[in-house]
Amino acid sequence: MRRPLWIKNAAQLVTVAGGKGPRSGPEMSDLGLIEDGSVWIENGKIKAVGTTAEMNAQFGEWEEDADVIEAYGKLVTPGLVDPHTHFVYGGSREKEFEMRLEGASYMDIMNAGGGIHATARMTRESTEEELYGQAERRLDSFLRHGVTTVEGKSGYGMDLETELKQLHIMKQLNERHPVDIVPTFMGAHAIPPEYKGREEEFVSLIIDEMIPAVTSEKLAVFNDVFCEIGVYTPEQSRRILEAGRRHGLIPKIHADEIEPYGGAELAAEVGAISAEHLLKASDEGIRKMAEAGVIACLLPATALYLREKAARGREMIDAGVPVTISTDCNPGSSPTTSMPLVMNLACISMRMSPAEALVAATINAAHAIGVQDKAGSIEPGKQADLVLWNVKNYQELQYLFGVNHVGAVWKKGEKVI
Ligand SMILES: N=CN[C@@H](CCC(=O)O)C(=O)O
Ligand SMILES: [Zn+2]
Repeated sequence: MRRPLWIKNAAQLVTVAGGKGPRSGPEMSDLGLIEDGSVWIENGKIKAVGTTAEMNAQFGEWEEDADVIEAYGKLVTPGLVDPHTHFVYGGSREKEFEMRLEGASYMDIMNAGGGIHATARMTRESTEEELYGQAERRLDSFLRHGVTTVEGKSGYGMDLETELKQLHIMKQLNERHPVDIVPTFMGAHAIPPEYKGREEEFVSLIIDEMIPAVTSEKLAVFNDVFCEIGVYTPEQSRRILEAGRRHGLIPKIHADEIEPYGGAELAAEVGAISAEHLLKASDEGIRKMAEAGVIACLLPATALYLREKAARGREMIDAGVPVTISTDCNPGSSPTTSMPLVMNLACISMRMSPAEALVAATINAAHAIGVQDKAGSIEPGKQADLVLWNVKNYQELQYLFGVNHVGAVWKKGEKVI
């Protein structure tokens, strides 16, 4: 049996405890904050949470048997959850960054064979070992930024072999790396050039071959589609998501990122767990998402990187939509692994409060990828995924931006940073 771990005397302990579903409205400001907080951990799981005085009374006599961490003057939170990433890919696209600064648009570059197509070529050409090594380094970086669980999408293959290659790498890394990985199949990330003019054939290939192959090996939990003008229409997206659903995959949608296209509305209609991006979501789409309880997964680093106006996070929260936030880690529109930066940007560019940003990056993110029973909050019975930050309160974490404040990270009770 492992020695218990006792983290005590934290200036602030953000538990985000309580509640059932993803948080919306005023609940998004409820941090379950404990001043002078303390957590007792046994066998990788949280056993008890309270003030240090309460925990001294309960566990004081076993202090010598435990590994004790004094967190005086520091903030402790749940491990962050990143609910939207494309972290398994080959190559990089720094030249496109320069082209965009010179005026080229994201879609122009993609339509000219760059963008997602360029990464798909580099991913197809990479060996499994090369992809594994690069993805592992990105996971290490997530961990250094306080992220203990990530969602990861395929979609840089768009042929069965490479889609499976990406998903197999996520499976292996999930078994070997401390960060937990929740896999999403995203064969519908773009229309591959070899199917130009034969888009319907590619949709049929996804539905008839790729989805059955991916699900027969149980390689994915979610199914995602890039529903965008010039990529997948809402009608094609619906068919792909419904086919996935028949095979047990839960729908997600890249919706209304570049143009308003009814993606938010579609997410509500197909009962997607979340809709992603939403920079151009309509009022009607936001209202429908609130009604259907679809989680808005907002990506303010992507908006910044593409020099676009961020999604209407403030309005969405006020309209009752549960909101989560993510890095969108990918080689084109957001090559970052920093969830702390994303929390900062959620405050600055979407007028979310420091508390809302933390709820969005923890329990709501956990709900968006179906891991709410084991991650996203500090509650008895959950995995001991915790971050100690070198700041004195949660406001300071969002206020001192662009700096990595991570002091230590525990995954399932093991100190990993
Ligand atoms: N917009 C679509 N997909 C990714 C970007 C992929 C890429 O540019 O490589 C996103 O979520 O931002
Ligand atoms: Zn994405």
